[in-house]
Amino acid sequence: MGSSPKFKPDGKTVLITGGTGSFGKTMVKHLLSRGYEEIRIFSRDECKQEEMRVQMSEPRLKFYIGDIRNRESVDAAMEGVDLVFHAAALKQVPSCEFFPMEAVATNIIGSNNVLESAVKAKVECVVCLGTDKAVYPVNTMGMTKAVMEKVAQSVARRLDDHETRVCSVRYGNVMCSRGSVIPLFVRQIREGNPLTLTDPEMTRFMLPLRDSVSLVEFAFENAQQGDVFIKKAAACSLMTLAQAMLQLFESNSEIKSIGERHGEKMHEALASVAEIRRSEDMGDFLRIPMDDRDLNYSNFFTKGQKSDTKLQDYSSDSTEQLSVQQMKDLLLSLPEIQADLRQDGLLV
Ligand SMILES: O=c1ccn([C@@H]2O[C@H](COP(=O)(O)OP(=O)(O)O[C@H]3O[C@H](CO)[C@H](O)[C@H](O)[C@H]3O)[C@@H](O)[C@H]2O)c(=O)[nH]1
Repeated sequence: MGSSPKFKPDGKTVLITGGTGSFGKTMVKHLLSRGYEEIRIFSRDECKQEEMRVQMSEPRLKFYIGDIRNRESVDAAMEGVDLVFHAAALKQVPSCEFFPMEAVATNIIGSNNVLESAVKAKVECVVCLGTDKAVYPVNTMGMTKAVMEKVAQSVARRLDDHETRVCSVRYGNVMCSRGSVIPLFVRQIREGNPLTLTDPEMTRFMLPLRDSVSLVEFAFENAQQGDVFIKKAAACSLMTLAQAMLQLFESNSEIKSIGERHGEKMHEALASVAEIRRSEDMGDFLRIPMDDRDLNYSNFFTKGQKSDTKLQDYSSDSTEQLSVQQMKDLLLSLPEIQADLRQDGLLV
């Protein structure tokens, strides 16, 4: 399989499922600046679409109400599309624990709808957005996202290179995304309440929104059938994050331990050791090719597997750990935090 040609945006139509979220909005701005002809936002919530329509006021943006659980609504938005970024998902860990079948319906069956619809419409490339929680998954969100990757690869396996290219990306915690811990800490600091820490030793890969966009872009420009891409990333402990936030916002709020929530892990992994073994180092990114053997394992048996005992999982406690100062610098580089600090008179 040769590498794919670089994608030319002129005259191309992109569909973003779940397009009104943090990723969708950032991706849309980026795609507009790159000169795409049409960007379709597909999502369930008409209010969020209306907000985005007014805020962006951009004729190249088209809005489609629908639900990825409903194949017909996906098909209607897919006609004439060249590129799909599949971001629609149920992604809150605790809520997926309480409503696992809802996660199955959206993250697995809905993803399959998007993939099958894209193949039928002869889309050039589909990138499925995944998570580190899909590696050695312990919670429903991670498990259903892991199955989404498997579904994507099962579709990829039956396609030739000149048909729709199907790939996935995994990323860690997107900093400042809606409902995540950083905006929660900002609110707690502003209200003078203690910062609620689940476990100070817990670690997470911390990824600015801009990096999630560059990872997706790298994936569709470089993907071969069934690939999974990750971006190399640093991580930090929750205590480091909390201290960095308190220092940046010049706050004396206390730190209160609240214990792990349902389905949480102490540390996350972006790739397992088995995946690292067959991965390709592409600078800032790792490409993990799919296992493209068929079910006739005996044909492959004599080849065996090479093993390297020095390799290990790519995990949030074994990667580079950010210090409090490094975390402050990273936070300060985020437009969301800059806006918060400005609002609080801490940044001019
Ligand atoms: O009050 C809180 C809430 C969270 N945390 C901790 O902060 C870290 C981040 O928590 P988030 O809720 O921000 O994120 P999660 O790790 O639970 O999951 C998030 O990251 C995932 C990727 O790994 C997905 O993107 C998912 O949608 C998103 O919710 C976790 O270690 C969590 O234990 C606290 O310390 N206190």
